[in-house]
Amino acid sequence: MAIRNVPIPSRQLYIDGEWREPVKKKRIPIINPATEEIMGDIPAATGEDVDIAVEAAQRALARGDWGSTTGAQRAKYLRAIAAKVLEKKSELATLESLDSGKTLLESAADMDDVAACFEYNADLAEALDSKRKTPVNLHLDSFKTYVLREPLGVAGLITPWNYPLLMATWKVAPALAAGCAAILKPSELASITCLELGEICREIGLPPGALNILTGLGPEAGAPLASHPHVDTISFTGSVPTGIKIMTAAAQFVKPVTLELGGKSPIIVFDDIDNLDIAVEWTLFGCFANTGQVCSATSRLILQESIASEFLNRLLVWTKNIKISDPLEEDCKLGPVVSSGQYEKVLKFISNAKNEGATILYGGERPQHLKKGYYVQPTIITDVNTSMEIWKEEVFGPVLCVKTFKTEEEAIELANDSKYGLASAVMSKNVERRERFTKAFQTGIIWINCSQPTFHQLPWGGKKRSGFGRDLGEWGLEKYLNIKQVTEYTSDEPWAFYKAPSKNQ
Ligand SMILES: NC(=O)c1ccc[n+]([C@@H]2O[C@H](COP(=O)([O-])OP(=O)(O)OC[C@H]3O[C@@H](n4cnc5c(N)ncnc54)[C@H](O)[C@@H]3O)[C@@H](O)[C@H]2O)c1
Ligand SMILES: NCCCC=O
Ligand code: NA
Repeated sequence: MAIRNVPIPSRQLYIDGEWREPVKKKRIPIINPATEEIMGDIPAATGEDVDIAVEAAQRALARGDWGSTTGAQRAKYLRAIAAKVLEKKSELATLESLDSGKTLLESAADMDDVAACFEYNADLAEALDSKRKTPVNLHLDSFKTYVLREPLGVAGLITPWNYPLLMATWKVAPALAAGCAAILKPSELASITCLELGEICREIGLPPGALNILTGLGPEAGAPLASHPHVDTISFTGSVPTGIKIMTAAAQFVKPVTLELGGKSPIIVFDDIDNLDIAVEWTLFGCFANTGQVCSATSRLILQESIASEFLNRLLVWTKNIKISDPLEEDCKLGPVVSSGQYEKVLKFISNAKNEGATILYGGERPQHLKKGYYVQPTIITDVNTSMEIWKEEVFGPVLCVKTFKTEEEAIELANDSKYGLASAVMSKNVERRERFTKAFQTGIIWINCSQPTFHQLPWGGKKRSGFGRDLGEWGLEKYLNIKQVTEYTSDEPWAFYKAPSKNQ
């Protein structure tokens, strides 16, 4: 399905329903991580453009064509966006792969997920109409009360590069469903498909200012959005250091934020599993899908000692079988990492692990057959201890570290031995044991006998340093709503708290 030489569209910022050159006229090169070549460029917004976009968003909220819409009317726009994404699926998937290095198979699946997520949020927007005004019965005759669910206002959405259009959709779709006006700031490392979302919004006639898309650098475009006094909420997905900066900036205005941050998630494999190969495949998918650049990657394998040697042997056989190539090649299962910076970072983690005394069981280097591009072999590291960097820190690359355990208690202690709390996986046939682990895991997502399947109906997010708040499901929409209580005194009787003045006073 790849259109190999799909032209890279040259776009401006998408503001107020049209393409606008950034005030400072700066642009950022787009680099193809598979070839290291510059393919085009994207506009670089600054604080001046943020101000213009915020004003456009405020106007959209004040105008009837967006600010007074019902959920059912907004659902029509969301469904139209979903249909356009599917119509352009092949082109969008190719652009996503060219920009981020993601395999075409995964980019195509992402586009299906993008469309389904817009459709799902259209359902939620429709359902919101019946929940917009909820009467609350106080069992008091003198009061009539109800609760309104209203759009929160202008939503700032700041997103990462690992699933460029999908991570943006997880925020754009519910923000629009709720009736907010949104400003999306995608990652400067992969923004092409997010700009194409702007073109889709233009084509389907989304009211101007309802969604604005500002590409640019984090400190230049993201920071002024987070600290803008008229942005009412920030929904952020990205790294912990940036999340801290965003929370600090938002705190100055007591602005609500949600943070979807990193992880170092465990996968525990027990010796009671029926089929070793099935568990091996989930272990590989859990850590090497999207070239390991997944916030929820289960990058710590915690393996029952009794099956460790046999399991690792099978893991090696499967790992050697992974096709590493240009992401547009048929059957490619591992592409390059996103950038030269990410490539250097991943290799440094591997060399640090070696220097700390760990063993590189497999991989650890550039694949021999690929001379250009930011490729790293899928890597398995053993002889790891819990004080090593490789055990504690998120690599965000195809690197799995392994530890063994003897008892259940030891396994859960190792699993929870992390500052992060995004996801955990357990592979076991024993139902009671699975329930014990579900309860004991200190994370927001639990996978049982699998790792990574993600559904837009279910809440997504973590605890500890993986952040707070949830994307997806009905929980992903709530954060874009203001809950307003209305209390009406309906009695003709005086309130009688103060002593009424006498007639001649
Ligand atoms: N929990 C999740 O759902 C989830 C999903 C995907 C990625 N992630 C995490 O994202 C990280 C990788 O993504 P990344 O490298 O793009 O993260 P990042 O923090 O470097 O960048 C994320 C976004 O923040 C912007 N940004 C950077 N500095 C900023 C600032 N000072 N103010 C405002 N915005 C700023 C960037 O331009 C980008 O758009 C990993 O840690 C990964 O675990 C988490
Ligand atoms: N499967 C989607 C995971 C998103 C986070 O990186
Ligand atoms: Na890129």
